[in-house]
Amino acid sequence: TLHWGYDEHNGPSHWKEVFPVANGDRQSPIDIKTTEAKYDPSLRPISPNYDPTSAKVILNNGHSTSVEFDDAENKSVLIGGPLAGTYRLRQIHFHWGSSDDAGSEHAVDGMKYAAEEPGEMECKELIVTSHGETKVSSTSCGAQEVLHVVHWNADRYSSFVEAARQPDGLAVMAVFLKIGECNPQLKKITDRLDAIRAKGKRALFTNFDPSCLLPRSLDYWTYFGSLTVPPLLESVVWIVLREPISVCSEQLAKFRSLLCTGEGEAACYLLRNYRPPQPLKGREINPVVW
Ligand SMILES: NS(=O)(=O)c1c(F)cccc1F
Ligand SMILES: [Zn+2]
Repeated sequence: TLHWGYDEHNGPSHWKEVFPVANGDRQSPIDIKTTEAKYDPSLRPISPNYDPTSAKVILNNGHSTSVEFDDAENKSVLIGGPLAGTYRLRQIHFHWGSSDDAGSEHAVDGMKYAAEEPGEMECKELIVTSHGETKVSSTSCGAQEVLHVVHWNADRYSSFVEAARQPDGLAVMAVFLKIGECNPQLKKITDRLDAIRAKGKRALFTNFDPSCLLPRSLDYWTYFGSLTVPPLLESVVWIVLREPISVCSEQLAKFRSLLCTGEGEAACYLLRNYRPPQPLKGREINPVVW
């Protein structure tokens, strides 16, 4: 049977063989076409409120590296924005590309935030004004990575696993990582990757507030989508932040040194772990700027 991954023989183009919802009507990621995004005045700011003692462990599950949080009570939550109710922080994780391709899963106006060094590639800086028009100015950019902050609807469901099967069960905040200065906050994570190189390894990781990885502006786009990894469940309210945070290439290289194989197996490096953009199928995307 297919053990899904990101290689030629088990990557995103094969996932539908085991998870038919891969061809569903609300799959993620998508390419956010900003000019078609429709401003919704009813949408409010998002409000992350995290307690650093919720952080428990950092692990390598063979597909990514994640920091897992204690979600037994409403200690670290996300409210506001498009969300009705309180969504509890479950984990954060990353997606990245190999050195020659982009790693951010969502794209903005076709920019996979390709891997070019800043300045080599025109990128559109998208300003969605408060009355909803989109202005475009060109900047250099280059994000090869994305951070996902995963929450579940604890008002309506009793566990992450149950919420992950519901259309409004999960809320994931996506933050683009752009090649540039080394990120001192991200260093707390990249410095621990040596301890969890093999699939299945985990290490204590506490006293960490993931807000330290968020950009200054919490302007975002929001739309209804899915997990971007199998089982690709269509249960995610996506909140894609417009402003990236920085990561330096040395930090990025540490993610690529993780193994998708367990200790004692022939080593294979987790060089990329992103799913390409999926069809929009008529969905509306709402920009939200403060
Ligand atoms: N990539 S994603 O954010 O869709 C995601 C995962 F990778 C894993 C678990 C939950 C989840 F939401
Ligand atoms: Zn993800």
